[in-house]
Amino acid sequence: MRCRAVDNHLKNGLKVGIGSGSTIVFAVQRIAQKGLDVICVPTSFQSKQLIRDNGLRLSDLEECPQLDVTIDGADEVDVESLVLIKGGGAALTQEKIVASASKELIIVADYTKESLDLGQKWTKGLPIEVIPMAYKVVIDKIEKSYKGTAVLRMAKAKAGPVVTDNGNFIIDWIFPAKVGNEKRDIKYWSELNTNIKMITGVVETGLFIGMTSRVYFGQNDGSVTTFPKQ
Ligand SMILES: O=C[C@H](O)[C@H](O)[C@H](O)COP(=O)(O)O
Repeated sequence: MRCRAVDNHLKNGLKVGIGSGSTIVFAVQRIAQKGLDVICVPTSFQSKQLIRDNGLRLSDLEECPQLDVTIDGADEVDVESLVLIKGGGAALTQEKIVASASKELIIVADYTKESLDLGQKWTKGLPIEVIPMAYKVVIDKIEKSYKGTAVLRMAKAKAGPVVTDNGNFIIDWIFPAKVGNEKRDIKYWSELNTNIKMITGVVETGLFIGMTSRVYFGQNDGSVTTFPKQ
């Protein structure tokens, strides 16, 4: 599906945002394999190295503040609203900035990320980047106002918390499951996103709303499904 996404949306001369994570690696390899002459803007340290390692042209948002397309992965995709959860790799803020500078955001993911109700597939919580000194204040406010459980993400091969490429911390908020027939549409996620972002100390949330043009899901049998349906 990474090949399909690259083949369908990228061509010579485009300015391309390059996402972060494990899935995007295959898309970047496809760009290199095809010898596409594109200018690449990274979304993380990992993404920058990926661009370099594949011999692609590296740029930044200062040089290229307007991008044609960004290609990225996701942790969960609501296929009705095309709202995404991202930030499992703590790269959400730069990813969202780069996506916001792009005309199109193309998502590549495997079938395990396909969802009809966010939080069902990605159960580790909504990633929220915060200024370090504010983390406890933000956790308390989120839990008090919106319930659920919010925790500071701890590093695996380092003592203490995960530190983002921006020098901040990540809170993972396991938000409450929806009640009955409650409709969690784009309006619901937009309002929630705005409210969380208004908490002082919050830098960005992993909710990507109204940004995605197309999602490619790789299925178990090797086939690819896309949303919105063509
Ligand atoms: O912070 C990380 C990014 O949002 C990734 O794009 C997301 O976690 C998906 O990563 P992967 O392709 O490794 O599942």
